[in-house]
Amino acid sequence: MSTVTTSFTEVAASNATLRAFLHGLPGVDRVGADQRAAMLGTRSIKTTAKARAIDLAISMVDLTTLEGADTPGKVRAMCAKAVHPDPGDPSVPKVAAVCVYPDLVGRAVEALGDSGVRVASVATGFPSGRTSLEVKVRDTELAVAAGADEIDMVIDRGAFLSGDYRKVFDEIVAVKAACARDAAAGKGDAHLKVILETGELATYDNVRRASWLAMIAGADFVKTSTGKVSPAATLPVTLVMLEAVRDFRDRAGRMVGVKPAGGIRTTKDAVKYLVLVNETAGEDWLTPEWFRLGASSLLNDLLMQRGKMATGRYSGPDYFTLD
Ligand SMILES: O=C[C@H](O)COP(=O)(O)O
Repeated sequence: MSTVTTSFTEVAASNATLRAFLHGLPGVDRVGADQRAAMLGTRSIKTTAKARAIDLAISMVDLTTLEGADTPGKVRAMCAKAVHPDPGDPSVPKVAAVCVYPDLVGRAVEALGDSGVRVASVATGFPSGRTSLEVKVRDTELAVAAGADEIDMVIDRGAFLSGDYRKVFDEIVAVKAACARDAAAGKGDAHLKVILETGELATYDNVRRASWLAMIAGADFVKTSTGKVSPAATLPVTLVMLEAVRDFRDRAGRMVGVKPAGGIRTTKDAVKYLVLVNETAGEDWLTPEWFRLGASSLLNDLLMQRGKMATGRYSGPDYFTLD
């Protein structure tokens, strides 16, 4: 691992310097990225490796509910499932985090107690981000005050696509500052995941630029999607982001995590992402600290495949509680 620390102060000095830097990054070979992702997606893994991969994938899930109809009861049930995904089998690992709207953070914190499952909250006018910076910062502060461990913010895609990189940068810096927590709270600052909403960024070059912009501004994680826009997470887009975090570590000496989210529903898909991580960024990223799978309904499929590997048969569809 490189320990070279590069200051990005000059890069972030103005919109012009940010633009020069971001447009100076090597372009992404779209055909090459698609082919490499497709090739890695067809790689088969041995049965023993698959059993380990399923447990690893479970431990990386950000178990998500982001519906207008979410209730405290639904969040409580999801938290119980996050801690004990299969109450009949204590060997199943807990998930990494639950992800909820800001008004439900307190309920999740209460339900999870000291289980070690983290509470993530979307903020900053999720999912569109079309609100003032003041509102975005306050949204974040309230979620952090309620006990959120992680904030999943959206970038201003309109500003990004019109070339106003400095606006996007300043918003990320401001939201990161709002993630700071008073030392008296007894836990550290909330980690910041920056959602690029890659389905709206049009090109892989933009995905690479947005990843670097977020990392330079202080993102702890870069995340593909809100789950509200199609396409959401894809393998090639995640490949581009994994290359970005790998190259950023080489240049800045700091690791940034990656979270594909939206539309990941099967064990087969989850395993493809793990292969991609291993082959692109490397095994340092193969932990819940540095890689997450944001999903509302993936966990049940992982549990069903896990059960099938252990017993040779699938449990009935009503065996697991609904995600
Ligand atoms: O961040 C996670 C997504 O909102 C969940 O999307 P999904 O419902 O397609 O799994």
